[in-house]
Amino acid sequence: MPTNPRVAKAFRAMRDLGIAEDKVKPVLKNLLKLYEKNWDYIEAENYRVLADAIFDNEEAMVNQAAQSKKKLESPQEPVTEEEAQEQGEPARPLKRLRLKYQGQASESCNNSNRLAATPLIIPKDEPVELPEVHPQRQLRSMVGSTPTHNGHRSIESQHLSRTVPHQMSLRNGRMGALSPQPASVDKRLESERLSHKVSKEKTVGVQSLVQPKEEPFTCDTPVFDLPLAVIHPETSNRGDSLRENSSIEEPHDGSEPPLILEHPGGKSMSDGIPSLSSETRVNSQLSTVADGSSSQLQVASSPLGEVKISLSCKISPERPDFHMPSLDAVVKLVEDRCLRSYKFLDPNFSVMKLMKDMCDCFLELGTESCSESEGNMQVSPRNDVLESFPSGDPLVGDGVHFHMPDGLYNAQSETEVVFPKTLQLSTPCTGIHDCAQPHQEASQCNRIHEDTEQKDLDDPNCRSLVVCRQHELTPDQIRYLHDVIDISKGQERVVISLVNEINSECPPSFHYIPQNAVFQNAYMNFSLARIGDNNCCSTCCGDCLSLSTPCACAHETDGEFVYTAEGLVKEEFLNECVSMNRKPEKHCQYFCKECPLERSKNEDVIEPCKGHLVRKFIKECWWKCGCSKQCGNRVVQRGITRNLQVFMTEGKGWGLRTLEDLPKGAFVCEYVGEVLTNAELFDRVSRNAKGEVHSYPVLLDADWVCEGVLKDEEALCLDATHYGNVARFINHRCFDSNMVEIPVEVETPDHHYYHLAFFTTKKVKAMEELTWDYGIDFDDVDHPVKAFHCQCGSKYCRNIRRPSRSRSSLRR
Ligand SMILES: C[S@@+](CC[C@H](N)C(=O)[O-])C[C@H]1O[C@@H](n2cnc3c(N)ncnc32)[C@H](O)[C@@H]1O
Repeated sequence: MPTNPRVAKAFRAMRDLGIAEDKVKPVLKNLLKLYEKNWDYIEAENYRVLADAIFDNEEAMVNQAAQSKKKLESPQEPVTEEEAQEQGEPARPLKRLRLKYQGQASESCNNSNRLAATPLIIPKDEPVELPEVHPQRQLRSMVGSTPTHNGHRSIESQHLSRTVPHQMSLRNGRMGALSPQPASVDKRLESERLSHKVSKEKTVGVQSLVQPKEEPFTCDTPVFDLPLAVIHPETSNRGDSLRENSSIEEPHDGSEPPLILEHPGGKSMSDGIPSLSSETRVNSQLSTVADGSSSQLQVASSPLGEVKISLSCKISPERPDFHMPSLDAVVKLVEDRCLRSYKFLDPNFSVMKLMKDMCDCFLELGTESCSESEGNMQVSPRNDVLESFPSGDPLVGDGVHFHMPDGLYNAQSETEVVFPKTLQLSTPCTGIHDCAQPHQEASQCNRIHEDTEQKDLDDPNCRSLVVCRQHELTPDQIRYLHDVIDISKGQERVVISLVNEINSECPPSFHYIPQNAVFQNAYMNFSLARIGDNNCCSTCCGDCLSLSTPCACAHETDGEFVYTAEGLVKEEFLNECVSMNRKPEKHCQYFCKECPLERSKNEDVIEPCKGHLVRKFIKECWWKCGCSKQCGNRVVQRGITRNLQVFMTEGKGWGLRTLEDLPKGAFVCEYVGEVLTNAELFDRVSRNAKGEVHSYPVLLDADWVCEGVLKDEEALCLDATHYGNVARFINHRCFDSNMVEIPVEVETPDHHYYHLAFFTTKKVKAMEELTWDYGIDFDDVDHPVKAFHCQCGSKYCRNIRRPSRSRSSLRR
């Protein structure tokens, strides 16, 4: 047994293939000589070179024997190998072994016949430009991020099963000599075998090219290598030729310059990845799609049909603070946006837009000044602060609990409270109100994550964080702090921050609930049995909006879906809802025989019904429907997706605003609160003599018409005073409010319970306050909920002009 472990290993590997030691020895010796003892070539692919060399050696010997025999018998007539076999040549077990070892490849590849004649891989003498392969790039699967030149970063989606540089050499014919792959060697090289030496210069590049494969090659193995996906240093800029003509330009001097990558800061670097060899370029395609924005999508394809997509994002020089966001964070942001902006399965879904969004998210996450806070929790331990606190401090001693999106975070004794980037410290923080300043980039900070980075705390320049010493905070302030971060306490899909630039008022104390909850007596029948075939689309699948004939769920709205593919309420429907609010007298009103509202007042004589507007409903698909959760006819039930913020207004208390531009007809939020019977509400309101400022219940009377005489438990309303969602902060605006409330049927066709959803009535700019018309009759002094002095600022304000027109005394 050989003492050199590498030699021993080679013998073992051959033995496993059924090759006897005596056959291995001479060939291995030759190979070592040929490759100047470069074991890497020999060991690659489980000693494939060695095995092939042995097989070929064996074949050559058999051929030689056959030919000499033939020569002896009939020196004039040459005999082919096949003929020799037919004539009962001795069996060649190694040949069989080899075919098995090589699988289909050697049999089906065009050049399989070369194998027998090419036992060893002989480098050619002429100089060859080799693409230098970077292992990292080769290993990167699916998606990676590569900095490129001119401040572009590319997100690459790669569908290359693996890189096989030596196979590229097989196809282009002139690089075969550099490959240890026997299949790539031309027959004409046979005469050169064993007599050539691999020059040292060439082996330098070769080493990095050799990628041991786990399975044998097949003809299906991609021909192109990484360079296919490499964007030439100038291609992005010059794009012109690339865009018009999908072939890749050769460099002027014909050489293969390495990729020069320029960081946003202008520093150049090379990733060492060369562009395509000229042969490969001829056969490969690269096309660039640019939509006029800073993003570029490049698609490269090889002659064998493999495709690589590369997305380049331009990072403008104004964003020198760019840092690489995590791919997970990018993907998450894209997905959130998809859910919000796209309807999956939507015929208008655009991959280009998706890719562009990916770029935008990439840049957004990468350039947020403190986007590390993306991954930050806003409560962070600081041992140095802990040390300065007396342990007897009640707050410190007890620990402080902060609700975080994914549960309860126990900040415990050593806490400092760190504000998210929505807040900015303008003066030394002596109290919470100093801290609550809005941040212009608040909209970008719409997620809270849990991992904390100490460096944020240590960075005095980090404008997004405010540190308040815990011992300065009262429990109320602690609650405040927790609310300003996200008033939804992580219960919505987006963070809803709160800011107060006006005064020192704390937000009202209430429980945030993202969905309606029954207080006590309200009767809500959600039984599936009550949903008939006319009220669901059990046979649908995917997206109902894409159906040529709308399904049963569109019956409610005259056979047409209300939502557009973009998830907006269609103009016509929206306008009708707005008109109903603005001119109720022009729309159908229902007068109850015995009005539950009047009845709930518990007076001796029940007053006659003052009328209820018969409203138009949106009906969304639901659980009994067969469509997917992403169906375009499910908007309200997916919850809030827009970036909203609660803020202190001038004169109206807290209000709600949008942090992003909203198109007309966009769903903003639902009015969520406790579901009460009208009797319960009346009771609640009358017991609160002072009248609760924040209480503004809405009546769910949009369809009392079909219910005959309603029982108390069926005449429902919503009160968000104690339990509610962000809608409880929406202020009233007379007549021209930018939102309208629309009843939405989701779970039950019984319209005494439904959802009340707010949609924009016009385009709303980021930072604009969101308002709706409560429908208040400011003259109705008898109403249990006292009207406020309206400060809506509308030129149509009813509180100023006191028009004679009297809307329903009910506040919806
Ligand atoms: C549903 S709450 C809205 C949120 C409230 N501003 C707060 O601070 O919680 C309704 C209350 O807000 C105030 N409000 C709403 N719209 C108003 C307006 N146009 N003018 C003055 N006050 C208004 C009234 O006090 C009203 O009772």
